Amino acid sequence: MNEQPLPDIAAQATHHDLPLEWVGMAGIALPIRLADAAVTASVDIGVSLDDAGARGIHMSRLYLAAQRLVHQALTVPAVLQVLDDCLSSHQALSDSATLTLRGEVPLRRPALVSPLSGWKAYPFELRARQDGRGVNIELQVEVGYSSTCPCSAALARQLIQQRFAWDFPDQQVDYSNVLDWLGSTQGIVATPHSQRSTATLQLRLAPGCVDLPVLALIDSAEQALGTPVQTAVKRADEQAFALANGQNLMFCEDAARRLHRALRQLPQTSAFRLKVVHAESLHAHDAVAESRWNWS
Ligand SMILES: Nc1nc2c(ncn2[C@@H]2O[C@H](COP(=O)(O)OP(=O)(O)OP(=O)(O)O)[C@@H](O)[C@H]2O)c(=O)[nH]1
Repeated sequence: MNEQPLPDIAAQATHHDLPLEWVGMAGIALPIRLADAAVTASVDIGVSLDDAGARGIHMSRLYLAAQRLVHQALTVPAVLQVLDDCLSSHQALSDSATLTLRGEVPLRRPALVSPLSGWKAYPFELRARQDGRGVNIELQVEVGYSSTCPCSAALARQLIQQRFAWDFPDQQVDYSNVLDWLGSTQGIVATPHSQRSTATLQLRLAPGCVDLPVLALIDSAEQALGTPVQTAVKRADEQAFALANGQNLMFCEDAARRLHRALRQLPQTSAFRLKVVHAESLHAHDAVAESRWNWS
């Protein structure tokens, strides 16, 4: 160990005399627990540098503050403690602190019919800020789902009707002939297009919220949509998925409205905004809808 005092550049004064909005570290790898799962989060942590004459902040103090979260369940009190550590270790230097964690939370999801299950990774982001006005914590998750176009479905049904009229010109039709016809690609001549879609849901947590409502948010979104993407799939599951899609035809506007209604029911949120993206298979661009409640 060096016996001499170590130069401390951060403690020097600067002639720039300019405060900085945010100074910190981005992309710290941190093993945490979220929704009962082990997650390696990527963490950004920082403070404002309000002392315009101070050369620098103390990166190591922020790094150590974030270490509190290692292997711990990510909760609101834990996040608040980190922000508090950042500010108390930067007294006279900083008035605000922010903490952002992003990663993917793995959740086991059951198949629709068969006894199988599998894992799905849901991207999440938690953004927390403490300043003179108080604390603000936002939780964002992404949910993947399938959307079948209602217009395309109606157009396909019309083609099927026309084909039926052509193939069965008589008013009197034979039951078994029609049954066979319904099971053939000659009869069901057209299918609607569907697409893998993504909902990005951003909640502002209500005061008093302790646990992060990751599971509640994902469950309520998937229930509202009715067609979340699946993990393990046997043919029986695929058939159930086809039925779910047929009974949940949706434009991006429909998906956004369903999600808006579902999020309004979540007691853990005081505001939200959401965005759905349907990566259309009809054309090479996306169909997108956004909605918000109480969000400023
Ligand atoms: N402020 C600042 N520090 C940096 C930067 N890049 C690297 N560091 C280093 O981060 C390390 C930790 O800084 P401090 O937290 O001030 O370390 P310290 O002085 O040993 O710790 P304290 O005694 O708690 O202040 C130092 O070695 C800095 O040189 C930068 O861009 N800004």
